[in-house]
Amino acid sequence: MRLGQLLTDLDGAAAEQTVTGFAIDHRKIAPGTIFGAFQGAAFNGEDFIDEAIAAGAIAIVARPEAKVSGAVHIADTVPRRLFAQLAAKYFRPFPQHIAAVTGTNGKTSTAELTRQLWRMAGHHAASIGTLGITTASDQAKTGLTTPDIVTFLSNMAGLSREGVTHTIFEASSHGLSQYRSEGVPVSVAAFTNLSRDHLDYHGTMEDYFEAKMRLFDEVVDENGTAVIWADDIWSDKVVERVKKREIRLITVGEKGKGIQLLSRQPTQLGQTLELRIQGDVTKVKLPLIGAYQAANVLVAAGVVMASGGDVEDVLAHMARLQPVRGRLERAVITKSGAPVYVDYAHTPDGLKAAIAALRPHTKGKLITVFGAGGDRDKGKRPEMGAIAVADSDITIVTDDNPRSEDPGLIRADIMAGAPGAHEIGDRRYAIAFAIEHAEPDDIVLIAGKGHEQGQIIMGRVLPFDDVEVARECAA
Ligand SMILES: CC(=O)N[C@H]1[C@@H](OP(=O)(O)OP(=O)(O)OC[C@H]2O[C@@H](n3ccc(=O)[nH]c3=O)[C@H](O)[C@@H]2O)O[C@H](CO)[C@@H](O)[C@@H]1O[C@H](C)C(=O)N[C@@H](C)C(=O)N[C@H](CCC(=O)O)C(=O)O
Ligand SMILES: Nc1ncnc2c1ncn2[C@@H]1O[C@H](COP(=O)(O)OP(=O)(O)OP(=O)(O)O)[C@@H](O)[C@H]1O
Ligand SMILES: N[C@H](CCC[C@H](N)C(=O)O)C(=O)O
Ligand SMILES: [Mg+2]
Repeated sequence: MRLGQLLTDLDGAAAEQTVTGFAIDHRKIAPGTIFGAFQGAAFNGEDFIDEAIAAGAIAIVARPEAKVSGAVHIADTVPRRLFAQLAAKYFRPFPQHIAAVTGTNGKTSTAELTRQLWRMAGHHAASIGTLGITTASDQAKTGLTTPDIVTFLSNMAGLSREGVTHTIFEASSHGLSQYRSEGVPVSVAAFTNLSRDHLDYHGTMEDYFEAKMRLFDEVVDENGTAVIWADDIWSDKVVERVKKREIRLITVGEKGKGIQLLSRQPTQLGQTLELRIQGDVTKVKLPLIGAYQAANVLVAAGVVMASGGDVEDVLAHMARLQPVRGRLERAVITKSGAPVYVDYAHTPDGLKAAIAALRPHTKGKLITVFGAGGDRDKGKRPEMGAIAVADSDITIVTDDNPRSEDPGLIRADIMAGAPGAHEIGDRRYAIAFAIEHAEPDDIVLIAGKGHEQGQIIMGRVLPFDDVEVARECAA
């Protein structure tokens, strides 16, 4: 592709240059690259413009006030957005059906469940999110929930080349505010819920909400559909925004009009849902436990229906859904007979939901092991502590990715809200303690890390897998 094809007002020799790629990191530039120089949280990308040009960048997307000499300056007051739009012209084609899901909790689950439902309907489907890029046969890690824009677009195009027609991606609030997932046509946008998280980055709940709303205000197509979980305290506000844009709306949940949840009956290994869809009442046997998993399944079902899925098929396929890695995953049963569950709850609301999911299945005591991540919202720590001691019978506070912080201080922040909790910093010992103390009718919940494979301490990642450790401790 020539630069002149991307920038139609360009002429002369500059327009004839061949574009060989896009980069937002100056260390990834090869001759012919277009460099996006953005002001970030840790660096100012504009400081690397000269080095980028020396390495062969032919054009720089940056603010109008940035200094660019020796390459074309593509100036815009929102350079991240323009960069995404240009890169999208270079990387296309994209899968025909693209959906996005946002919310504090449930994005990964909803994305994965949607992918499974699409696949059961015979589509070549993929998901992009915290678990990486997942197709029926492959999984590749990206490191972030919403990858950077170049990774995002190049992978979307790669999936399309592989024959993938249906893709759903997780739109994190960071990703939305940094325009990391722009440029592809999004025909369905879903909302799960909103509760406290990431206030270190967004400041207030209102700002956090606004960041998420970009998905509905700007990202989803004008003729697209919004699928909204109706039972969250923020749901009505989301619906209001959607109505302002006059896009199609499907609400799901107890207050849902597209899929109405009439009742939910926990069974030993799952739950029975009574649903009203298009006037008809049906019962579905879901092989997953917990109200929160039912919620995510209904949002996923809404997404599939919005992308043309047949209602009867969707209902039949729900009964065949597989568990999502690290979300209420049963890791092992202790020698005394107590099941041990691993869950990714890392917010107050998530922890509440995970404990609530297990409570109906617990005849004896519910034993919760959890921590909170370093370099993340500190205010959520005592809130999580308070929920754990209020809703479980034994609480053990441990470490979860302290990152650059002192792990003892993070635990102290949690303990401040968790009177009576045990404090065991070493996560393996904490899990061993819980398993040792579990009696036959008890349930152990290990929360916070889910599918994660490591413990991040001072920039180092030490191998750690909750499921594996639980199995070792129970052996
Ligand atoms: C706060 C945050 O979101 N940071 C992410 C963001 O950084 P940023 O845009 O602020 O960039 P920066 O590091 O300050 O650098 C500015 C610019 O200079 C460039 N640069 C920088 C250094 C250099 O030597 N050369 C160079 O060109 C950078 O590529 C960047 O374009 O963009 C970077 C490139 O895409 C990400 O690596 C980085 O993720 C950091 C590591 C991170 O921890 N992010 C977490 C908080 C995150 O994004 N989490 C969300 C939410 C998860 C959830 O749903 O709960 C996620 O989507 O994963
Ligand atoms: N619908 C929901 N309502 C409340 N809590 C939920 C819901 N879905 C998931 N959770 C809780 O949040 C945890 C994380 O779920 P999931 O990975 O699906 O969310 P996510 O939004 O992708 O998280 P992240 O922001 O880290 O990517 C689950 O393990 C569970 O404890
Ligand atoms: N997407 C979330 C994941 C948190 C997982 C938890 N194990 C932690 O490290 O805090 C975040 O980056 O804040
Ligand atoms: Mg996720």
